[in-house]
Amino acid sequence: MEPILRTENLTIKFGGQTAVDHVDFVMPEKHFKSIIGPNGAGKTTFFNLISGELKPTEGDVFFRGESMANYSSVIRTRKGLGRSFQITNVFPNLTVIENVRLAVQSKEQIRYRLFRHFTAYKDLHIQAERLLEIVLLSGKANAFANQLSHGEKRKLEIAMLLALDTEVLLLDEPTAGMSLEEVPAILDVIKQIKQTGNKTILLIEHKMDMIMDLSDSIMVLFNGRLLADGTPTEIMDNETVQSAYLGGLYDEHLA
Ligand SMILES: Nc1ncnc2c1ncn2[C@@H]1O[C@H](COP(=O)(O)OP(=O)(O)OP(=O)(O)O)[C@@H](O)[C@H]1O
Repeated sequence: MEPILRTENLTIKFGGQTAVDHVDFVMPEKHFKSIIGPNGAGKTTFFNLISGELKPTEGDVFFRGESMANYSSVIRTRKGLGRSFQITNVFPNLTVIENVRLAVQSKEQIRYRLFRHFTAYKDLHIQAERLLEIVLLSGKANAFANQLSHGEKRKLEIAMLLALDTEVLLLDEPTAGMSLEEVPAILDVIKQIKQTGNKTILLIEHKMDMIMDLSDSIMVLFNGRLLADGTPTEIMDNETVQSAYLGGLYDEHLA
């Protein structure tokens, strides 16, 4: 069966540096895969190539067997490839619920455009409320986005991504810059999304305990190259991974 997402020879060069280097990767449907690798390994660049924010120097991305080469990031999102919002996409002077409602509306407009009418405001609001419940942010529905803590902003970004209702979710370090107390709430949110069982999730994270807890598989990038891809146990036992990267990190975060 055709995997939901795959890359073939995916490569990007910045000047003389190859940031993503001939990566062949396969993502089965409804699978949870984490991407790990040291700083500068090419993880975020790999995401940007999948989402269409960057164009590859060589190679291609296939979603449900279709080449994405000629599609912008907006069209890729409409097709079902969703990249987590960066906080720059959030309107700081609107409330949390208003931001999520706008994201729901952007999806509904696409869906209903053909019929020349939009779903009622109330429907959109109810959907936004439901999403805030999922990301454990209901208590902040009426706060302005610019008043949220860092962790709460990341939850808002996830709610806005979920609003787009894409089959694939690309989550780029959802716990980055978060205080230790904020991390378990995000972990709960991601677990809850996983438990719904209808999403394919790719996660970039540095927190190994979180990765081990969530992932069906882990892929390791090193100097832009795909070093290994396997179950969490296979990756932990992989000597190349250990010597290249994991030994120190694993000890530091889990021991
Ligand atoms: N737009 C760009 N122009 C030039 N070089 C870039 C650009 N984007 C990324 N790079 C370089 O490509 C390499 C991979 O960067 P990338 O951000 O993808 O790594 P990463 O694995 O996500 O790192 P981190 O864990 O620190 O976020 C780095 O050396 C980075 O400096």
